[in-house]
Amino acid sequence: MSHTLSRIAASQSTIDKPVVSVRGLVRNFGNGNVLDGLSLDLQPGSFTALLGRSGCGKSTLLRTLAKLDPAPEGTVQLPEERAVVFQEPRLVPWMRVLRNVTLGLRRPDAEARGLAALAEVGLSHRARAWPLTLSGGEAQRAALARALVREPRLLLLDEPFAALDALTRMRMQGLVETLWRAHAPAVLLVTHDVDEALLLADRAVVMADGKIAADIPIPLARPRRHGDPGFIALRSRLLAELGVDEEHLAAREPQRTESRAIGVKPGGYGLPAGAAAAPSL
Ligand SMILES: Nc1ncnc2c1ncn2[C@@H]1O[C@H](COP(=O)(O)OP(=O)(O)OP(=O)(O)O)[C@@H](O)[C@H]1O
Repeated sequence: MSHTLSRIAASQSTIDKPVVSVRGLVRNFGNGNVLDGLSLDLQPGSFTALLGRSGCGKSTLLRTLAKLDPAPEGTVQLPEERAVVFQEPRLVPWMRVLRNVTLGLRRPDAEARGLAALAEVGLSHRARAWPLTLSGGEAQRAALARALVREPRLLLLDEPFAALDALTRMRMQGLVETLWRAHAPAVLLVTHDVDEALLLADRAVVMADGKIAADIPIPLARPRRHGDPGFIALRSRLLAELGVDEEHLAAREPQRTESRAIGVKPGGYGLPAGAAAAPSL
């Protein structure tokens, strides 16, 4: 999208009624408020990345928006048509792929829709396969097809690429962007990867202290490139918002001169404590 078109889309979206509107969310698991008066609006068709330090409450917010958690304190307005994709594909192993995709879909054309969704994610040839015979990337594409077939107005993605190898992750990012452009749901993507946020989203929100601490528009033309000056400037800004020292990151991972992932998990950049940092590409 050109800068002009991005601006038109951005100004258009500000006058639309939000598809998601939450106000004053409070959630407590017995050890302080994880959500502490959080408010957030999402515009129809927008793509928002949700970032923040490990344990700051991103998944809790996402589960709340998916209505997978009990209703929290505060007000939540959501569309009926919602779908979630998690880090793990969560396919039912004793149902074939197509059946997984159409599960719970009560429409006479469910099978045709399921097949169309599988075609969109490039998985037509695996429609009759058992989930356990799929590769990690194929299983995640099946999970995307299962989300897509519901024609969601809100698509919630909780680190959907985190468990995939680097090449598959790049392909999946491209696929998600294509599907978003074709179907225009509002997308909320939880990610630990600043570059992923900048490649895909038109807005980044950063959570801290149970609230949205920063709300940063990403008015970059698409397709986006890591080396573009606007991309680099926004990366620095986002890393600063996340409290990540870019120089420290570059020194620690010299092979990753573009500091692709963010240091928000304890002990490593998106890695468990004690694990050695590894390049994501
Ligand atoms: N069901 C639960 N019971 C008790 N504590 C919980 C529960 N779910 C989340 N928490 C706690 O709430 C906090 C926020 O967790 P959440 O998973 O939302 O964080 P996150 O930002 O998604 O983390 P990460 O980036 O590491 O995935 C954490 O301290 C977590 O231990």
